[in-house]
Amino acid sequence: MADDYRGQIGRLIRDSRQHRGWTQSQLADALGSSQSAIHRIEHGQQNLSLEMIARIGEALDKQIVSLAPQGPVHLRVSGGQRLSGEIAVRSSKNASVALLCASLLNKGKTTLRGIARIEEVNRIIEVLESIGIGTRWLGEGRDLEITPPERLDLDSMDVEAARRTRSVIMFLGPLLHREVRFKLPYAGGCNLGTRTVEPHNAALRPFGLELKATGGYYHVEVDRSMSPDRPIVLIERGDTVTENALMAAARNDGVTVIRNASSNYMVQDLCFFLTRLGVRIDGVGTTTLTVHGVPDIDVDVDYAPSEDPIEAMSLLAAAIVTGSEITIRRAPIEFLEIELTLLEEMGLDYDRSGEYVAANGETRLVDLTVRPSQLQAPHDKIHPMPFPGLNIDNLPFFALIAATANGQTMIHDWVYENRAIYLTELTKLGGNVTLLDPHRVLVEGPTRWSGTEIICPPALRPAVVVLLAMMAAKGTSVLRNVYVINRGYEDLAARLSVLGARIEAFRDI
Ligand SMILES: CC(=O)N[C@H]1[C@@H](OP(=O)(O)OP(=O)(O)OC[C@H]2O[C@@H](n3ccc(=O)[nH]c3=O)[C@H](O)[C@@H]2O)O[C@H](CO)[C@@H](O)[C@@H]1O
Ligand SMILES: C=C(OP(=O)(O)O)C(=O)O
Repeated sequence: MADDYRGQIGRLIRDSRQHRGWTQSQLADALGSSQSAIHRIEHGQQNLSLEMIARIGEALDKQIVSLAPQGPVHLRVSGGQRLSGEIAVRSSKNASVALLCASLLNKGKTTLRGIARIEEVNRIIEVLESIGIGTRWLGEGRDLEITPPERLDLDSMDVEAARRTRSVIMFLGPLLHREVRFKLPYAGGCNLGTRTVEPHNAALRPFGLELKATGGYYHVEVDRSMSPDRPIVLIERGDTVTENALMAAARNDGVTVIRNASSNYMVQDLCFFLTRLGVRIDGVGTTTLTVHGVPDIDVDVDYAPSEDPIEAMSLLAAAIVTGSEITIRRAPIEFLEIELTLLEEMGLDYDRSGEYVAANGETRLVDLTVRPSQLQAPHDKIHPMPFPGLNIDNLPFFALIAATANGQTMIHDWVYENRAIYLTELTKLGGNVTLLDPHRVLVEGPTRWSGTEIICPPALRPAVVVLLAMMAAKGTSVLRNVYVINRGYEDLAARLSVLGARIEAFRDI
């Protein structure tokens, strides 16, 4: 825990220093200290006295620790800056949370390398710790070690943390092997309209799981005598439901076939991880997964999830909307091919490097250099499909990109009842976005963006879209309450600032 606080304060100091445009040596000079001490402080490797924190705050002209630390964080954006330089994509929220849940399958120690330092991960860690699982950040705070106890204490679950994520639903698959009766709080996450738990219920029923949702909890009972006697056919090709079925199958004594499985990036990462746990899976990357379960898993495992295609797409959109040339390193190309093909058709000028392999030894990465381009609206509407279609979480970025292009683009989110509506927030910044119905928006470009103040929409990707438009908008904008962005992106504002964006985080005092 102390490691975590030191790491958080270190990152705050680093962000404030970078925002001031200082090097570590300049800050060291101002404090009469050394560059190596600042390096240690910023990496959470140094105990700091309150006096020292106050002195650093004075030197950087920035309040590092506020008396109201629980208050919401806001961003102030001075728009119209061109970006330049290189940025590396970090690991994904969606694989990170799946792997954290999958660690529940393992009696041994699980080490997850380079896991995303984001709020969604923090919530799941809080839940894991509350039920007795040991977690510890290693080294520079990028790797997480997870040590399970002999018995879980599910009655002590941190309900508040659990309710803030949707990912906790992925406890179902692993827990059905450990408990015969338990309850989980209703899952939260982005406010995107109804997202039912029924596909999970149906996929896990053949493993003996019966789920009833009442009084704010999913009440679960497990009949251990049951196991699937024919292939599990998913009605929807959902990501988390596929992951739940995979995790249930991983410790099922026998072979389980899952049909209509998602083959999306987070599912593939989970498959690679389960393989390291000794579970053979045939068909990874396809819609039929054959899982050779192992009833008892006790392995000290080390795994590094791959880079986030949605973050890569967000950075592409950042470059496009600000008319910049940047290089996006470590982009998982398999999960961006449709998006890039569409962008090429719209006129994007970009280069891609040769392929290399991610730390998981499997995912193919490239570096993408994006150059300022005058885009044209695509001929047809843009709509998502399960992988290998255009990723639903990338769709909002196409609304922003369409707003920079000449002509009209229809964006059709047929999946979520309540996500397209948030794209109309772009009108406050000068965008021409018309909501045709809850699923379709018509975007007319190009746009002359102008800055304003907006409260973050309660949905991660639309919130980032608004932030990126603010970066393109002349003048100063304020984006209020950015928890939703921090739920899925690591240090996004600070990392964009390194590329030349002017974004400052602040809190109400
Ligand atoms: C933690 C995590 O990994 N979250 C991702 C996961 O959420 P998750 O797996 O929870 O997605 P949901 O189960 O909510 O599915 C999203 C929506 O798609 C609908 N649906 C899904 C598949 C299908 O073939 N037909 C269909 O209609 C569902 O009814 C639901 O309304 O997948 C979503 C869709 O890719 C992504 O937006 C989320 O970022
Ligand atoms: C919808 C998303 O996430 P979640 O499933 O965590 O709500 C997202 O990542 O955009």
